[in-house]
Amino acid sequence: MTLFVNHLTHIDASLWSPEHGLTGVSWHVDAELDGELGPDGMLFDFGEVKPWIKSRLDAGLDHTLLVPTEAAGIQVVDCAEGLCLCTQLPYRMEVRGPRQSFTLLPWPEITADRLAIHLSSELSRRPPAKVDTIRLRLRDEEIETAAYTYSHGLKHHTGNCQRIAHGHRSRLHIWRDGRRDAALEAQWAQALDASYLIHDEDLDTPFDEQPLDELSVAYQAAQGRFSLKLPRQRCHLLSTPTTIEHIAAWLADTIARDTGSRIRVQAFEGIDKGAMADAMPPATTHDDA
Ligand SMILES: Nc1nc2c(c(=O)[nH]1)N=C([C@H](O)[C@H](O)COP(=O)(O)OP(=O)(O)OP(=O)(O)O)CN2
Repeated sequence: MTLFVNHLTHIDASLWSPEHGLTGVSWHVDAELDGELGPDGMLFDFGEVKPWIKSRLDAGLDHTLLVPTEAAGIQVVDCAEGLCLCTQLPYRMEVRGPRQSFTLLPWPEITADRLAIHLSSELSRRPPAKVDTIRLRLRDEEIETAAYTYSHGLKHHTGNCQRIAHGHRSRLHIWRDGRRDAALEAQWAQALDASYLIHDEDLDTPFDEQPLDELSVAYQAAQGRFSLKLPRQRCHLLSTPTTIEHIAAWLADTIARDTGSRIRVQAFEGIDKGAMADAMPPATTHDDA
């Protein structure tokens, strides 16, 4: 007998790719379980399947930086913070943090399909009673309109969002003067894609003392000390924590100012959640008119 659960949970993480650099992922997780029925006529109670699998994914790779250690230019060493990752291609990046904030995989690149096979094998090693095999499928949300990926860290978060490099793949909806504007959505999704969002308070030195081509952030969070350096051109700087509420407000204010229009932004954080913000263009004084 096979039991299936679609949309069992989501996985949100940052992914290092030797081709694209630091990107964000948000995957739907579907599960199939093979086994024998128990006397209650169930293979495994649905109410138990979800927490059984979700708890193991949440305690594992969810909200970590996924690192293909066999990719060119990758170096991972022990350090005072836990692990230090240095990359060379397609750009130099250094991330330091507790071991639990990294998922190291001895592969040249990490794909959803290969990760699904790996996770299925891991979960099938010690399956629940009556279950012989567990198969997972990881899949992107189908997004027909604009989408982008980003990474960030929320140092005050009590959970795994405090990790300096975790990410998401998100829809972006923008209304200009009350009408959806596909061109603005495409423009901003492209501007934000594969970026790292920084709260300027987390810069390890004042902005004007940072190197011209790189930004460096560092903070102490509940799980430990984190730091990250990457090219400035991959970063966007906010004057607030990079929660989705502040991201939505930052986008709405910026786009309203740039376009001179009334703007509404629906910014998603991964799959099916996020924040909405409205903004008006700055008032024009009489002599500007
Ligand atoms: N109000 C807000 N809450 C949270 C925010 C936020 O911006 N505003 N952000 C986070 C973290 O960024 C975190 O990465 C969100 O993680 P996610 O996995 O999407 O959320 P959950 O773990 O709660 O959802 P599951 O899909 O059930 O794993 C946290 N909170």
